[in-house]
Amino acid sequence: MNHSATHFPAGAGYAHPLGRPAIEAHGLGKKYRRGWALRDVSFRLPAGRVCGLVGPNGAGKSTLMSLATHMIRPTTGGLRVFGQAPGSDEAVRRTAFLSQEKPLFRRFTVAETLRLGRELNPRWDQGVAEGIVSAGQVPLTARIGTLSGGQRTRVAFALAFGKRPDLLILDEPMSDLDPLVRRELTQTLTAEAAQHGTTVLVSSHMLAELQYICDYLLVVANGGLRLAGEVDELRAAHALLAAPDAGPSPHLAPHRVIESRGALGARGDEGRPGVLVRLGGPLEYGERAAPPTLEELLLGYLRSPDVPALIAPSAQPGDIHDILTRDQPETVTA
Ligand SMILES: Nc1ncnc2c1ncn2[C@@H]1O[C@H](COP(=O)(O)OP(=O)(O)OP(=O)(O)O)[C@@H](O)[C@H]1O
Repeated sequence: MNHSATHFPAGAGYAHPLGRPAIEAHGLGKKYRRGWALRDVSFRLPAGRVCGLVGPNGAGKSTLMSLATHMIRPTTGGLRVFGQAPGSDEAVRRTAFLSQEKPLFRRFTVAETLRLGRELNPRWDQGVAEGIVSAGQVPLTARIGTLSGGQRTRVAFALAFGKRPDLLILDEPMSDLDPLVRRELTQTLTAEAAQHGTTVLVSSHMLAELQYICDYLLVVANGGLRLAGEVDELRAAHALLAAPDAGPSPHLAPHRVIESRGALGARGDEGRPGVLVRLGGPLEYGERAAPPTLEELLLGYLRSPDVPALIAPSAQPGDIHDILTRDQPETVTA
């Protein structure tokens, strides 16, 4: 992790302490039979953020979410949810998880599904849950097994939001939704999060959409953390420089090149041409330099897996000794 040489412009950083983080991971690793899915991952996600979790297929995103929701146990290291172990009563009560499979009872009606949500969750908000279902004209009397994939996703959303969680974890929630429903549920997500201060961790491959939702970012690749921090602090730590006409340019010297992008569209995407750099010193934005969009930043890092990771100040975890001490089993005395 090479963040010490990176130039974070004044105002883009984030002073600790931030209060209790929603998620804090230290040396987190998960090894399956086939090998490591996640290795030595350490970060903090401050409470109240909407955080995009981005990475290629098989990068370890679902594994990280399953660890945070206690579906699986770590092989190394550990993590805390609002300072508690993921399986603890408090963490379970405060967290809602919408997995890719969206498991629902097929024989239950929509109304029965919501009733189950109400009975299992002390903070249940029936109005929010019913509002999400009725906005999609999904009949309360319909059985889950008769619904379309998108309608089932809507019911799963209603269950997750109705729980009124402090931490909402969504694993590629929008992938089977049409564009209009995606937009509607995205608005519901951001409005609910803003109103209640909910922390959201949402994995997605839809980079362009993420920039309208997220103010925080975790990027993983090959089981490792590549980029973490506030969207604004990460964007401010980079610049997209107009491509030099020929050969290496001295004005690149203090900076680290993430990628050089050719003419518009030449690589099959819509980003601007130029050289994406991580700033190694102050830079005047002018005609020849601009901050990258979130999408340009993400594409640059996804296409350049060998660039050292960048963990911005706000995403650096607290004292490792502190957490590991808390991870020790309690000593029981007779
Ligand atoms: N239960 C499992 N047993 C064995 N290997 C697994 C298991 N779950 C995940 N893996 C492996 O761990 C790695 C990370 O998988 P993971 O599902 O976390 O990736 P992901 O980033 O969510 O991918 P995608 O974007 O395709 O959903 C992959 O190589 C995957 O094959």
